[in-house]
Amino acid sequence: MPPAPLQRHIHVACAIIEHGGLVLAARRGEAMSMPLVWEFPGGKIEAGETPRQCLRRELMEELGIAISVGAALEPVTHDYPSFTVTLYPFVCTMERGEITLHEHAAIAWLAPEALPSLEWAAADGPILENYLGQRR
Ligand SMILES: Nc1nc2c([nH]c(=O)n2[C@H]2C[C@H](O)[C@@H](COP(=O)(O)OP(=O)(O)OP(=O)(O)O)O2)c(=O)[nH]1
Repeated sequence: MPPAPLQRHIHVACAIIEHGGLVLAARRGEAMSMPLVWEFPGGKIEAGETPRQCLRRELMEELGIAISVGAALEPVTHDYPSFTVTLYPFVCTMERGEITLHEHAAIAWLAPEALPSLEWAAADGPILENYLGQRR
């Protein structure tokens, strides 16, 4: 077998935002790649940016809120058919602003144990497990 061709590898920071005992899930918009699956809001880390800076920028761009970025969870790497993603999850809280959807189709505030009932992006499975596991 010839070696598998190297595919694009992107690095993405994502925010597990806790508020009043609930957690924010965001449904990707129809015009986005991987439409309509649920994710933790965030996006690609740009050159010269730390994952935490990336998250503050992305949450302001995507949802119009300022967040405080707390503890990092274990990064997760997943191979999609056409690219590889490493996700850098952080537990966050909202600082100010009201949520306005600039890119997402919907948001939901769920009790942590209800999060797995949504249809998540495939890469997010281990993040959910780690997050729910560390709360037990
Ligand atoms: N923000 C976020 N992205 C995720 C999660 N899980 C997951 O597989 N992803 C993927 C979806 C996207 O391919 C990429 C996030 O980059 P992005 O939000 O800037 O993506 P995008 O729609 O601009 O993507 P693209 O069209 O440029 O490919 O990571 C997640 O929980 N949160």
